[in-house]
Amino acid sequence: MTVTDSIPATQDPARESAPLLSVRNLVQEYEVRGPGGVKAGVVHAVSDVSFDLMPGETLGIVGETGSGKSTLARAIIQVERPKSGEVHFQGQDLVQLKKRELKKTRAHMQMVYQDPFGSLNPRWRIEDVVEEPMRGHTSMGREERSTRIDELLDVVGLDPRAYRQRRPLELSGGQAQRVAIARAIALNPALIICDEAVSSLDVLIQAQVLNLFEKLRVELGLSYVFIAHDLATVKQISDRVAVMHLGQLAETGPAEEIYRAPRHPYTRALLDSVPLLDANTGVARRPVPLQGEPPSPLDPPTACRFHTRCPRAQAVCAEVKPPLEEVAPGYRVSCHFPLDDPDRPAAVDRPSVNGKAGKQGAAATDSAAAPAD
Ligand SMILES: Nc1ncnc2c1ncn2[C@@H]1O[C@H](COP(=O)(O)OP(=O)(O)OP(=O)(O)O)[C@@H](O)[C@H]1O
Repeated sequence: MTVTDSIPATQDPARESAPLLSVRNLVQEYEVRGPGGVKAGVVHAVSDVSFDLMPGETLGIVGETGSGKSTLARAIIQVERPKSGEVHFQGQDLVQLKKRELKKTRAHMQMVYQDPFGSLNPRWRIEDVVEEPMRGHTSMGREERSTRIDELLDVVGLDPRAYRQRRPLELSGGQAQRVAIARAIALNPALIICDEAVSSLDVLIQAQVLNLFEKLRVELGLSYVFIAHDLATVKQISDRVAVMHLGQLAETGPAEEIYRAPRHPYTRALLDSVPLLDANTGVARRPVPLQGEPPSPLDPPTACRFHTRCPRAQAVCAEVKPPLEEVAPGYRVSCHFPLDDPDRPAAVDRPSVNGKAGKQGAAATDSAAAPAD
């Protein structure tokens, strides 16, 4: 079943090989004010983030709480204007667009949030919720909109006859998220940014909604930026993954490679901190908690922001910011001492997060002191 093209498709075949979304040097900071409105500091929420998203691709974004994932999403979609940087979407830099021009691009770029009830007006019927974007963005007549509501509910797996007249609070979490998704795809967007879109759902419902996202990707040619703190969820849905640490990208690459053999010590520690199945052995690993508290984004460590917690850190890590460098086709790492042998046997040379580096980290082995915190 497909959604009919009552609205012109947004993807131009000539652009198929160009990125749909190019984020360049994006920076977002928040001023924090103390008593009397005196400036107390600046939260460095997103610092110099760059990446591309290709048409039809799903990019997962993971990282600890407070690493800047939601801020990044808001800055991409421009619900909050970034401090600096560029967000090229379908050939336009959204940062440069005026409010009215931006409204038009919003039709092609939608967001799905964690709490579906928070994004659906409780007083409206489901049909009104789904219809609203069509009223604001198209010249579709009443009948056409009504047909489209049926199509959209159908495509997200809700029987229109049973759901059109209901109100959000009469729905389960999974049903409400399906309505939010129907609304998000109403204008045939090219991109959906999902911010913890399945995190509030039961595991079984999560799986169903993830399947729905995948179905829509195939049928509608959608691309996703899929933000979640849950590593297993991101692994399941993503083609590529970007790992965020304290407002910066630690590494980006194919999902399968990042989960099998991450190059950045932060990603390794993050993966080790949850009971995922070991990709090499198929056995569930015992989780090793990530050592130390994340540093404050009000005063992030100099250069590599992970160096205060990194088992491989050396003097240079506190002095020179490692560039996000391509170490393999499509794989970029921001680390002076990356884990550089992706086919290594995991048990032999994986550096531990609370002690010395393992065998293959020759450069780091001797000086890799346990972090102070
Ligand atoms: N409006 C704001 N004013 C001040 N600080 C903010 C604001 N929004 C976010 N922050 C701060 O920016 C940093 C990044 O927050 P953000 O919510 O983007 O992280 P996150 O990775 O999405 O976290 P989580 O997984 O918990 O949602 C945090 O330190 C947060 O406290």
